[in-house]
Amino acid sequence: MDPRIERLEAVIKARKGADPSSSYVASLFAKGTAKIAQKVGEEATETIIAALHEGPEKLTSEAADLLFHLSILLADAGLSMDDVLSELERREGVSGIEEKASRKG
Ligand SMILES: N=c1c2ncn([C@@H]3O[C@H](COP(=O)(O)OP(=O)(O)OP(=O)(O)O)[C@@H](O)[C@H]3O)c2ncn1[C@@H]1O[C@H](COP(=O)(O)O)[C@@H](O)[C@H]1O
Repeated sequence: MDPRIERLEAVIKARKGADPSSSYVASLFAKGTAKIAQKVGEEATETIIAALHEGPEKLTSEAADLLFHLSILLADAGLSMDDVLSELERREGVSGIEEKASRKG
């Protein structure tokens, strides 16, 4: 795992139950899953707009906001980027077409 992701996830975990008035992450945890999910949606939309109209610098910034908020959403559910990477690893060597078929059951 990239150490930068590990450090971010450690900070996010440490903010669970912290004082919401002194921490943005703690304030999001306090507002609950629906608010965190809403932020992920907003940041995804801003990432799309940046990709289509605003250039690579803005896209990098918005993608960082998206990954940051996604990390909080995962932590809120007791999951981590490691879980997501394991899922991607599981898909390695499986074609996209096969993967789609396996999801349909
Ligand atoms: N990487 C980030 C990071 N990226 C973005 N943001 C904040 O995410 C917020 C979302 O941006 P918006 O423009 O949507 O903000 P907004 O309009 O105030 O949001 P809402 O009113 O909709 O909630 C802003 O307040 C940003 O400052 C971040 N806040 C914190 N971090 C990391 O998280 C760590 C812990 O932060 P605290 O919990 O605040 O100590 C920090 O040290 C950083 O490493």
